[in-house]
Amino acid sequence: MKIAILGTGNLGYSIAIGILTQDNFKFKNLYLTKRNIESLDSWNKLPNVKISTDNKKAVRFSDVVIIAVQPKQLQEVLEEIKDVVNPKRHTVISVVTGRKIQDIEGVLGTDISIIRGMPNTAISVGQSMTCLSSNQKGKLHVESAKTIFNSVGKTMCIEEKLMQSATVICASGIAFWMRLIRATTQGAVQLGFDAEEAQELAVQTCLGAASLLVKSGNHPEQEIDKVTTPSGCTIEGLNEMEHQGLSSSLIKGLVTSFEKINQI
Ligand SMILES: NC(=O)C1=CN([C@@H]2O[C@H](COP(=O)(O)OP(=O)(O)OC[C@H]3O[C@@H](n4cnc5c(N)ncnc54)[C@H](O)[C@@H]3O)[C@@H](O)[C@H]2O)C=CC1
Ligand SMILES: O=C(O)[C@@H]1CCC=N1
Repeated sequence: MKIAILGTGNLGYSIAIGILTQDNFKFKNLYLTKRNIESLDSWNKLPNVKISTDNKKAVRFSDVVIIAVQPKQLQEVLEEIKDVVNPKRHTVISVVTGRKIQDIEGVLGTDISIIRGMPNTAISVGQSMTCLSSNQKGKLHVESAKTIFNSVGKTMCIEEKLMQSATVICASGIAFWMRLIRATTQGAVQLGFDAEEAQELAVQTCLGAASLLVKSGNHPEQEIDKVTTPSGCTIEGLNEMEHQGLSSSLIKGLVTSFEKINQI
């Protein structure tokens, strides 16, 4: 597989690191573009990686084209590559927030295989949750997208109308979980641990909680029931968090984030 990433910024870079460090599938070439390529200079030393500002060249050298520019930059990139995208060869995967498959078809045409993907930055450590949907032609090539994204985490195929929700839960979700971990760390420092110890305790406990759900398939409340000793300290803390609006503030934050996407 020859892969191009057009727009190697925060997310594009994370995708590139993830692809380079996974060993679940073989790729022939990784072609990375961005406006100012100085920060990617060291990547030129890798034999199967090419760096350029030339999107057309990147497309010509690839079978799978991942577009990872900001929403306001998408139209320009699509206009630039439309004459070199070949319906018989290319699969275009857009990870651009809030831009519909129909918008992309409007420039590239409906005979191009188009997949809309929503990964997150944990792709750089092989732990992305990536949601995928496609146009009619893209259905034939969704397996290629799954091969790429399953090698760097998990994938879920969803209806395109849920893509904005997936953006909030999975992509923005990384930031939301980071803030929860940071708050736990701050609490641990107040309770006597130094900062480094506090972060280790918070992160490993978070990983443990997620792993319990992954391995057991249980509902979170089943696991909570096992921890909350009657009249104990856990239920006391949990109830205080809810009195202060923990669940409510999280849900309101998710909905506010979702509403913002329609304005991007
Ligand atoms: N950062 C994240 O965690 C996530 C971002 N996204 C989406 O991914 C897209 C990229 O986001 P970020 O990486 O955060 O933005 P960014 O601004 O860090 O990266 C965009 C990159 O595109 C490059 N670029 C701009 N115009 C270009 C052009 N004409 N040709 C080639 N490269 C060009 C820029 O040089 C920059 O490196 C956005 O649509 C964002 O909504 C989606 C999921 C997660
Ligand atoms: O904040 C944003 O708009 C993008 C989409 C999801 C993560 N970053």
